[in-house]
Amino acid sequence: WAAPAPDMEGVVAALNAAMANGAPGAMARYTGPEGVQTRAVGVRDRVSGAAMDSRARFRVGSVSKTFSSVVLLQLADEGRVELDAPVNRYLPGLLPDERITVRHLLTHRSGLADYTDKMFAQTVPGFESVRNRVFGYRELVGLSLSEPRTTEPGAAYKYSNANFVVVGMLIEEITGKPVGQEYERRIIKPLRLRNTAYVHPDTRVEGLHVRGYLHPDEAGAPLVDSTEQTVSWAQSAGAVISNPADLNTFMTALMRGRLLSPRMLDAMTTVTPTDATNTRFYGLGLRRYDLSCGTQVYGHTGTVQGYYTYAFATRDGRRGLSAMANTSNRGAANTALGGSLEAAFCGKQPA
Ligand SMILES: C[C@@H](NC(=O)[C@@H](C)NC(=O)CCCC[C@H](NC(=O)C[NH3+])C(=O)[O-])C(=O)O
Repeated sequence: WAAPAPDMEGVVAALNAAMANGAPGAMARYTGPEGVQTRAVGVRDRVSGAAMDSRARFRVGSVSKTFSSVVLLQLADEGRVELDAPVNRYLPGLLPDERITVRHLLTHRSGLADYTDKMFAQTVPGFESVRNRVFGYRELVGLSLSEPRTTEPGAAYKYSNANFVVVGMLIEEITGKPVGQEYERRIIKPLRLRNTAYVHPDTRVEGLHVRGYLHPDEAGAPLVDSTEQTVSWAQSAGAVISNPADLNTFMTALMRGRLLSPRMLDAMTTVTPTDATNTRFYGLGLRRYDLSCGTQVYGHTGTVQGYYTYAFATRDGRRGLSAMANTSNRGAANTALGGSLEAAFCGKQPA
């Protein structure tokens, strides 16, 4: 079975739709048996007018969760952590419920509340109040525990950044090393991701990069340049910086089995539905989207102030797409950008 060629006109249409819905620019990079295709529209900097550039670096937000999951699953492969053990076995006394396991964190089924709901209830004031702050892991866990649990452990999927903050704590406790060093040693160096780094608490995006622009909640209010921030409110749940080529390399290498044992990769890609449409699923720190043409793609999305990201690959790792729009707090732009997945992986649809 030959995979359909990507519909790059359809990808460009998705990028333009993201712009029509409030993104200053957008870009996508497809990799497949026919080679690499990149497209970029609009600007990466509204002041200088510099054009969007598919080599440029940006904040990937929750795609960081897949980096964290890979490290923890490598530790499971090494026998240094058990997925069905209570988190408190490794972090005594951290959580008030011994029933919450490591696997519950990776599947967003722990019931730990997402403190960002309150933190960013008012988008710009919330962002301004944390953009230069440095949080300790335990401070963030404390914010989560100050709110009621959202489900009995294991009972339901409830997305929460707190889960991957605790995953970062587990990685540091088990390895004795900072999480950024583990990403470097276990993923970034082996895959030669030269434009990828875990950056915390430094607020800059170094090198050729995209500036991010946050839409305020007030209609018609001017965009806020949100490029510089510590991302300390997310850390191992959201502080990775990368570029399209590195995200393609990461997700395709992951699917080709270059980072985990076959057994562990199977566990990672074993999913449950996250919504009623039965086309969106979550495994262990990994999303699965079932596209209209029947193709299933695995990866993660990201939303951090000023940046929407999609980074997905087919299960055989032969095809990958990463896409980014440099805005956020504008759901229609995010949905529009997501249309690039259908165009890239399903190709030209019969009229
Ligand atoms: C959903 C996404 N999650 C992530 O990437 C994590 C790191 N980001 C968030 O939880 C959103 C934080 C608020 C963003 C802000 N929104 C507001 O402030 C809303 N009041 C914004 O849109 O920039 C994922 O897993 O795909």
